[in-house]
Amino acid sequence: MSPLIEFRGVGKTFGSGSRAVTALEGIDLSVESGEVFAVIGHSGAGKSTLVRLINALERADSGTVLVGGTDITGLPERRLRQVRRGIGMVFQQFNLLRSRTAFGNVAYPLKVAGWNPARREERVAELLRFVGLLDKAWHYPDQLSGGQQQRIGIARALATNPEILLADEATSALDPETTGEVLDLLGRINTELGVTIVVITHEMDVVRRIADRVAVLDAGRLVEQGRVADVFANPAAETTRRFVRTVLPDRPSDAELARLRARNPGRLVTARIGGEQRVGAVLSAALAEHRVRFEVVHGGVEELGGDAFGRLTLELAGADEDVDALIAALRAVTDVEELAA
Ligand SMILES: Nc1ncnc2c1ncn2[C@@H]1O[C@H](COP(=O)(O)OP(=O)(O)OP(=O)(O)O)[C@@H](O)[C@H]1O
Repeated sequence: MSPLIEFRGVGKTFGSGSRAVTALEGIDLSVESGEVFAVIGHSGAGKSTLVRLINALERADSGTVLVGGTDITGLPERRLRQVRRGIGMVFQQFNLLRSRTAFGNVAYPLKVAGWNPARREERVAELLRFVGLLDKAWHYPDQLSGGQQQRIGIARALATNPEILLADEATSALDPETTGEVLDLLGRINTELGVTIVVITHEMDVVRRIADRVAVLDAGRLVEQGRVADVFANPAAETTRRFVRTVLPDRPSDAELARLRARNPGRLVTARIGGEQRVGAVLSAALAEHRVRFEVVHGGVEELGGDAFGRLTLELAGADEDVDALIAALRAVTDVEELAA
């Protein structure tokens, strides 16, 4: 089956001459039908440009963008409108019409698409029920919380039954609890309605909570893409490693290490937990064999796609050769860093 969205060697430069800014360069990616695909990058990495290429609000300078197998790079405006009809969009600042009620906002795209009032009303009620805001139908945006406004924005984006939903920093203006609610809603849209979702974000926590696969953008280039669990277990690019560190327990910082040193006289090692290896099993076997005592002094694990990921820092106490043997046993299954004394 061909991908629902595909970029082949896509480049986009704004301006020309000495003012030229290369927003994207040599982008190859594919989004499969039915998945939640995240694009993560820092500010200015090119995320918004990438989204705008999917719904053809920008045109690529080089390469091709395919949506549903159709090359959209050279399509005339009339055909592009057709493609855009199959794509819903959710924005960071919700972009609701302030002069219309929740009902009016959700009904708007249906009106534009020529639905008659009776069908419109039925569809809006169905959507408001789906996002849990049927009781707020006659409220204006200013009478709704940020999370409620975003749920209305999502209902509006879904009104005409798009196959693809683009969410550009859809939770960046929300507090953590509301972010969770909106991500849960996006998850339901994917699993219950079968909508393919592309999430643009600068937060690795969003990727962790919702995405099947992730692409990492750095200064206009794709530096990594893969299944979220694989990328978390083995981030290849330095940018990705920094993103992963923002959500998974890491080795202690220098200040934390200084405090640990003051309290723990034994040798300190940090072991990576993640993927296939079973650190706990190796640890228990090695502890039985080598006379070493241990204490977990820092770090932790997080669950992701059914696996545990993180880093644990252990204080190991015993004869040097026993501790060395235990570290060697651990190194056979995972990355282990001994923290300098
Ligand atoms: N219309 C434009 N004209 C000129 N430069 C632009 C234009 N749009 C984007 N750029 C530049 O392209 C680069 C990528 O911008 P883009 O908005 O895609 O990044 P982003 O990752 O979405 O950043 P942010 O998270 O801050 O929105 C930036 O250097 C930006 O200044």
